[in-house]
Amino acid sequence: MPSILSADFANLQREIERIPSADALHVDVMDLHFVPNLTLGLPVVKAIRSVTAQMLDIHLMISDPDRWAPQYAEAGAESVTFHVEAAAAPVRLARELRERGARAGMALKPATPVEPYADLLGELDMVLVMTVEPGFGGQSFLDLCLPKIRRARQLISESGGDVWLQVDGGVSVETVERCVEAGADALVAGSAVFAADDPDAMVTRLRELGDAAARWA
Ligand SMILES: O=C(CO)[C@@H](O)[C@H](O)COP(=O)(O)O
Repeated sequence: MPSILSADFANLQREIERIPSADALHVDVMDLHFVPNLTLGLPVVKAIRSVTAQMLDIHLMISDPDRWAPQYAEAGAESVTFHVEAAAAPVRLARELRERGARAGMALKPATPVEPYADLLGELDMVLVMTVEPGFGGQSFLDLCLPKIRRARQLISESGGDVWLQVDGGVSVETVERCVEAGADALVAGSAVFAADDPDAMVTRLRELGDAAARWA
């Protein structure tokens, strides 16, 4: 007789397998402190790691990432993103993540500018520009973040580094082209995919729209 927890993870594994076109599983960790919502934490991420070989892209919406983020890297996440607004020592933290074998990502809330962090780009593998206030899926895309995506792309190009530029929040068939035209090369889509009749086909559609926009950008 399986426990409820193991039954849930069997379900999760099926959900992951249902969307084979996705390049990574983006996991939102929320602590009811940095954001007004609570999702899951390290034990669940370890359990997710145990049921899938897919790239785990962990987005930490938590206070004190300096303390917790390295443990997500140790748990086997390929990418760990912390919010710079919450990090006490972002350079040290990015180095710790890389030392543990994870890509180091730095996230910016909609009102956080990217310019003050330009000198950190050499320490990073990804910048995440949030296009909704972090905390909930299903919100409307904030157009006002587009100039920041453009500016982040410009700073990344000037830095000469291989830094991914991820956009997260309200990404859909209506907004994906604007994100890519502004310079995004990694896209997170939640409700657009999970509310679709065919989630895997939606991932393919979003990728096609993004690829076409990148060709014209
Ligand atoms: O981190 C967040 C929200 O805090 C995002 O990952 C959203 O959860 C994505 O969901 P949609 O905006 O695509 O529904």
